Amino acid sequence: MQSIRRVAIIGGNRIPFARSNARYADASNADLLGAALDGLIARYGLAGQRIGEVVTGAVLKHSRDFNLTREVVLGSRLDPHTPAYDIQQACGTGLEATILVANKIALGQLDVGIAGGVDTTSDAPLAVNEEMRRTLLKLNSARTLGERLKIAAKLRPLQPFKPEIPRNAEPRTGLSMGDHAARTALRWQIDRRSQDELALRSHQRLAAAYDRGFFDDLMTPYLGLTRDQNLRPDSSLEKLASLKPVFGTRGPDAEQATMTAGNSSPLTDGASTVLLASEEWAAAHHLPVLAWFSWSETAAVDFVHGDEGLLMAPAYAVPRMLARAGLTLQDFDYYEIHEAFASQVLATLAAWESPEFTKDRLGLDTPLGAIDTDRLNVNGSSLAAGHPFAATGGRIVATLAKLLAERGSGRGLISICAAGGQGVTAILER
Ligand SMILES: CC(=O)CC(=O)SCCNC(=O)CCNC(=O)[C@H](O)C(C)(C)COP(=O)(O)OP(=O)(O)OC[C@H]1O[C@@H](n2cnc3c(N)ncnc32)[C@H](O)[C@@H]1OP(=O)(O)O
Repeated sequence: MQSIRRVAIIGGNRIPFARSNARYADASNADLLGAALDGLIARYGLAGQRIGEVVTGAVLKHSRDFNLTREVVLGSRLDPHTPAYDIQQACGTGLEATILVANKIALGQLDVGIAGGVDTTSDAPLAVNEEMRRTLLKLNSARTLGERLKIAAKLRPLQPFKPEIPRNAEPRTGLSMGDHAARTALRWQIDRRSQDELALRSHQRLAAAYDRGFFDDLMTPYLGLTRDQNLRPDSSLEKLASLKPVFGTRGPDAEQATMTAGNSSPLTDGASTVLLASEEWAAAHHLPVLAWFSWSETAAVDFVHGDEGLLMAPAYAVPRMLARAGLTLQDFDYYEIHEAFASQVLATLAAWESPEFTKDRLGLDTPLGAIDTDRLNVNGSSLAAGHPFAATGGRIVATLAKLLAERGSGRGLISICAAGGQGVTAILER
């Protein structure tokens, strides 16, 4: 049996994230991912090199992009003998890709790999509806004009031309991510002011990180953007408090709705990549290591039949990971909790502090306890940067690895909630 090797995070590269239907409106997933990858290749001198594997994904993908990652690699300056493929784990995609590459490096199956993710809600795939789709497939295999006319004659007037537009909703409940999160916010009594404060902090911290040049070696400008387009350093608690709730606004609890455009992550376009390698590969290429990838854990909740919140799976994954690693929730210098919604971050923290939740749901005697929020999302997170679904994991991994490198030593926790009631979590160390 081979022995487990340490997995180094060498660095990352992303493009600035753009608001949906704005600066990147005419770019495709391949364009955005290609730009992020090109920047990584240039920064780390990877042109012409055969990389062990490149693994990325997109939540919203055209059917023509059946292996988007491979297409992007073929269009890049990497050696075309580099294997590449897509994975998909909703908003956990970028982190899941990182875990996959890291595990292969740890097992000695790869020496170097690239993980990442991309999404654009501006270029979302539009499908023809089921009636039209089946008819077109039948027409394609029809042998004679007569057969074709017979098939076409069965189409009902106009109905077949209605397209199917992807919705940001759970297929089994029909509810949007935001409406699900609004239910969780009510269940945990997450108040509006705490959500707005968290959102404001996210913008202020991201702006400060840009100002001190933190992202200079983590980002390549793209299509004229040099900073995330959603960033609003001039936002204020007063302005945030004035915004109307947009989720949980129907039904008997509508009066208690607290989630607004200000404390919810926006629809976003963007891409990110991360370079991982064995210690030996990094040394041979004279590349310093930012941090080590040490643990990961996924979890899923039953939000369909049970009463668990759709985005609460990280509340289960993290305690399991801590138990495996022999750590407590307080053993971290940084916490990177993806801000899908401010209320979702606060509900997760509340669950870890709740004696009932820890006993009834986690089967633990003592709550995980509170964290020092000065260590939480210290350079801002998705509320300010935006959230191009599959690209968020790569943004977070690269940010945390660099934070640990700047600190010189320490440990960071990553927690990402994902659609489908899933959660992807990891630990980085230095
Ligand atoms: C998918 C997974 O697997 C897991 C997950 O991560 S779940 C999360 C997935 N993501 C989502 O569900 C996306 C949710 N977000 C949305 O659907 C939309 O962004 C939204 C409905 C919340 C808002 O959309 P919108 O109305 O187009 O927003 P937008 O026009 O930018 O903002 C509305 C107003 O708020 C203001 N605003 C927004 N953020 C602000 C801030 N931080 N400070 C001050 N004002 C702000 C805007 O200026 C605007 O004001 P005006 O009307 O005066 O111009």
